[in-house]
Amino acid sequence: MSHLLDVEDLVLHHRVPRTIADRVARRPARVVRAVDGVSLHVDRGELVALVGESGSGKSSTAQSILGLVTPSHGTVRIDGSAIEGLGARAMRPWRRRMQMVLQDPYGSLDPRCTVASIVEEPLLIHRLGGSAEQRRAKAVDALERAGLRPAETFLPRRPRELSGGQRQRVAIAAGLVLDPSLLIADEPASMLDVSVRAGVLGLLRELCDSGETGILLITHDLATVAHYADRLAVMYLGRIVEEGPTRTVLEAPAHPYTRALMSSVLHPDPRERGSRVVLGGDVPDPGARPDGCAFHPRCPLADDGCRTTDPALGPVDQRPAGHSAACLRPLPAGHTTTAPAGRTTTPDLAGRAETPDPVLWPDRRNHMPGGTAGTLPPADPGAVPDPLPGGTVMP
Ligand SMILES: Nc1ncnc2c1ncn2[C@@H]1O[C@H](COP(=O)(O)OP(=O)(O)OP(=O)(O)O)[C@@H](O)[C@H]1O
Repeated sequence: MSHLLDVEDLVLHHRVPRTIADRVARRPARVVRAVDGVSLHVDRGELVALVGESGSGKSSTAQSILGLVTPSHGTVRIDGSAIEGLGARAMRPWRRRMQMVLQDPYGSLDPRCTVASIVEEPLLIHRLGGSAEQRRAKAVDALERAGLRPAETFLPRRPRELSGGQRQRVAIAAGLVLDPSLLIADEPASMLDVSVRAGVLGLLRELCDSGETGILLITHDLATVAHYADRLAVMYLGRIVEEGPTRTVLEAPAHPYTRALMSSVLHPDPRERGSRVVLGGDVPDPGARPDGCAFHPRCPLADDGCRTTDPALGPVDQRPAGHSAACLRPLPAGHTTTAPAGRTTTPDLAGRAETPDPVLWPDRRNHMPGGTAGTLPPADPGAVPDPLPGGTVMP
């Protein structure tokens, strides 16, 4: 059976126009490889998280899937039908089935409009919903599904009369009113308070659990996804470097980049914070991708092979199935390491000050067992783990 969303070898290259300085120096136009061969799938009832630092290509992937930009290469299928490169008219029915929820509940809602007109607008754009009464009934239903109850009390309000969480729920309701099969949520909770964030993410989880909707959740924040996503795809410099069931990836991350991302999450237990690996530097310029493994300039495990060989995504282990990583030396699934003593602090990968997340942390069902955070693997996967000293800084 075909997947709800099936993306195969998606590539999006931007050609950056030459500046006057480039012309004077006779430099050729630069090509930014924002998405560089991404394959992923989402099924109905499934929440898949695409995780990575700023600039890794997450939003470009989403825009290519939605047809907001034309990918340079690759296939995007919805329920088995290829939709990439369709013109605006041909794309229209597919747009209805794929809705996007954006990061900014303040900027994405027109402050002059009422909640009723915001949620009914997609029906008017797509010429759906029938009479005014029928449209109103659909808006009420969508608001209730988005957790705004009783919906009638929200209809006449304007965005400024709502809290941040309520605004994001209105944005979600405006997506739901068209009954989409696929929701792409780009950092839907990152601008919300911690307590409100859990509510919005819980709502997305409930929508998936209803079985009809699949969600691709885009985030830089691994802690956000730990309790909500069925599967994780970790993105670095335009490519997926690790993917698998959330629990498997978090319990036994195989790629050093995934381990560094996990390490950037502040652990609530101070005794378990010592082994954090600070990921130094920024994501390299996608216009100048390093040779070999693109992560090697920041990877403390890189050897000569990593500088010359570009590893493909491959199975980490036979058990459990579906866990892949693009590393020459992935750790086998089930590998655990112990945390060394020590303490260091670091901003998270979005550059903000680190803040414990009391809402997301207490339930650690899907999180790694204590002691794995930030511990890097031994060079030889078969050898006894030799954790790095606390506060190791990746170059
Ligand atoms: N229109 C464009 N022209 C040139 N480069 C672009 C364009 N759009 C994106 N890029 C570059 O592509 C890379 C990936 O950008 P993208 O916004 O997809 O990353 P991201 O992971 O979503 O980051 P963020 O979380 O900050 O949105 C970045 O280096 C960005 O500068």
